[in-house]
Amino acid sequence: FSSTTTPNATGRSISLSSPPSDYTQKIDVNPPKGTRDFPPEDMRLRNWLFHHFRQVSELFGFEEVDYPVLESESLFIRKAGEEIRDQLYCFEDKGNRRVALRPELTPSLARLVIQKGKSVPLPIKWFAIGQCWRYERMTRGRRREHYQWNMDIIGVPDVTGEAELISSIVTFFKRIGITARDVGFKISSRKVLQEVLSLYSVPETSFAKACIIIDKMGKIPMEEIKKELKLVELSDDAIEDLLQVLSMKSLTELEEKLGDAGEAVRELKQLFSLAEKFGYSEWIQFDASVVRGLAYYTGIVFEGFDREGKLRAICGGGRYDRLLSTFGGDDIPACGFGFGDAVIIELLKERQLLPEVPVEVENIVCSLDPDLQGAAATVATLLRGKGQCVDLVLESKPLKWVFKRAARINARRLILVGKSEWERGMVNVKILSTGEQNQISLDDLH
Ligand SMILES: CC(=O)Nc1cnc2ccccc2c1
Repeated sequence: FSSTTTPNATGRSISLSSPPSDYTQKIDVNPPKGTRDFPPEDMRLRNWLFHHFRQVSELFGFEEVDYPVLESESLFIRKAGEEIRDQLYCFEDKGNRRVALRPELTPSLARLVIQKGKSVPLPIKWFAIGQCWRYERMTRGRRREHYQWNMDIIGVPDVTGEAELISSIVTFFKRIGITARDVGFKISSRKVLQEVLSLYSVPETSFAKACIIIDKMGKIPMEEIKKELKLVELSDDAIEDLLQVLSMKSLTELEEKLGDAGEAVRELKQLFSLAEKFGYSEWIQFDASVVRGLAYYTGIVFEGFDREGKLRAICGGGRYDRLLSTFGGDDIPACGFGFGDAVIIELLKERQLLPEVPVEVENIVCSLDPDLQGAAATVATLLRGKGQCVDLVLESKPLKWVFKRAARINARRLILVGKSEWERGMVNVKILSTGEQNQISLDDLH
């Protein structure tokens, strides 16, 4: 088809041509509902965040792992009434298999640990940064995907595991300028709930369901909470006792209620003592109302919160000693946390701590003369061979255009290949910040 080109308002030449014959309809250029694109400026911020996730994980001696974003649906089918279950992004594939986009990473970790079996010595310390999915009615306009940083320790039964994990998150916060005045951790244990319910004859299966219901405290009315607890066979007395314990904010109070013989109080005391040794006591507080919304937690649970109380939980985690055995694996203790990529960015915005992550290219190389396009390529390759970043101008553009691009990409130097200099084996080098200009021989260019 014939085409003519005319510069339009943006100065960009467009081809005025009849659309190709297979032109059907203009596609929707937005990503699917609830998902995001990462154009360069957003991708730089994401890379900055993930760089800190990775640096802290390596500082703590954790190894990076990953799993397919697509898993068998059965990995996530739990009958405890979790929100993550209602919102499973699942479907039947063309092989009639029930599959799901992972809503979290921990089940995949459990699957891989079992798969590896005895070939991987304990303790396992793995971390992952993976995209997780949920399918919820867009009525709530919430995102359907986010990236989660996970760190997990498999094979350590003591609360030293949880203490180490909390230390890694504190380390992360400090690295990005968040202090104990901005953020804290609410810490409790599901063994508190277990020890209260053990005073009443409550079926074993009610425990996980009761945790999921209690996690909704503050999100739905108390009447609804009590009603749902009755539905999972908790007596009125058990419910009253439970709600009284859940309002406790001090270990002393809890000890008065449960005594100091139980695991719950002992483990929490040990964790607070370890926090002292790690140097993050000012970051943590006991809060019996924390249970977290995942069914598989069995012991210590914790969540990072913003002290201004404006944002949802920043991160959360805990001990899940039964998950591997429920998947048919050995009875191996485990603990871990998940840290989403959304709330932390909101927090950094709130605290004016968002980093400036500029695009940076050392050199922009160009020739104003079409015959020297090859020479410019030679110069670019020479510099790149020395580890220098080069934005090579790929068409002969007016100098004004080159300066504009150089400014946009923050180039430090403009290398201009001119005819007369090139014949003498020289190029023009301009330091863009100072305007200083020199002719340099190729051999001296570095
Ligand atoms: C604040 C936010 O984006 N939350 C979020 C977004 N997407 C998810 C996807 C799966 C599971 C949890 C998710 C949580």
